[in-house]
Amino acid sequence: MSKTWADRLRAATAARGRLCVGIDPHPSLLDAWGLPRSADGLETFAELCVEAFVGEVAVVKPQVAFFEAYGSAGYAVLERTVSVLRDAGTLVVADAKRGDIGSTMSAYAQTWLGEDSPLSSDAVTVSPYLGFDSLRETFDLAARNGRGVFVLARTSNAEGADLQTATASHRSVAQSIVDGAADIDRDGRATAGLVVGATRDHGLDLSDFTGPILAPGLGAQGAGVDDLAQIFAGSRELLLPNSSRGVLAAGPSVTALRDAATTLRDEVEAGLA
Ligand SMILES: O=C(O)c1cc(=O)[nH]c(=O)n1[C@@H]1O[C@H](COP(=O)(O)O)[C@@H](O)[C@H]1O
Repeated sequence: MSKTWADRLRAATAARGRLCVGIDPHPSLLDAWGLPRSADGLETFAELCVEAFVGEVAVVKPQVAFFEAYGSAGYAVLERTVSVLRDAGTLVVADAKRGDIGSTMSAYAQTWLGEDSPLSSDAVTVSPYLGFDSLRETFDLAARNGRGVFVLARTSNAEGADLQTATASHRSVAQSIVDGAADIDRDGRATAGLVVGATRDHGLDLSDFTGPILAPGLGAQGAGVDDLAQIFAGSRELLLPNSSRGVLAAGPSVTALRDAATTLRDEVEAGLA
């Protein structure tokens, strides 16, 4: 039987910290790195990131949007990036934010979490907007394959508030996602993770939730390392604070990228100690 996602995440973060670095090849970053806005530029960008981050951080999150912007050539770069990272022992969260009716979600699940898919990753981000239960088969496949699923609960952007804090069945929409994920994780496998932005107090009751939390917003979106311990008090063990542009701004030098990632990684660990 394959190891659970909880086992793999605990081992990786114990060795290389909890920071999750994003590979977000924004067109403006390609410009800043002196690379063309093309699939070739994308490939060089991703290769420099891989060289800088492998062995230094536990988790890397490629933002699929910036790869698919280049069509099939972009997807080919993403496939290579994911497999090189995973072969090197770095956990990959594919930031694909998929969400659909259950039968279609199964196809997305096979794409991102299936053993034989060219895009097979360790975890994927999903949107629960079609109902938490539409993700059921995605959780099942993830559990079978020792992978994880990060469900958007309370996102880092201000625009999410109206929808996510709206009340439905006597609790906020975001809290209903937390409660649904907590139910799935009672088996200890940590299959269902949450996305909770680090940019503000989330207002959620996380006391019943034991799975991993992806917390984007460090750096470019204004969240600071010093606030993590307070915002996520009680949920620190599998907390994965994320920064993309905040680290990538140090490129294209591999040494500078690595220094930016390891410095932030160490700050995160100190802040969460
Ligand atoms: O799922 C995500 O990763 C995500 C959720 C969220 O609430 N906010 C958020 O910023 N993200 C992603 O996290 C990354 C943040 O990038 P930076 O703002 O450059 O650090 C982007 O790829 C976003 O798409």
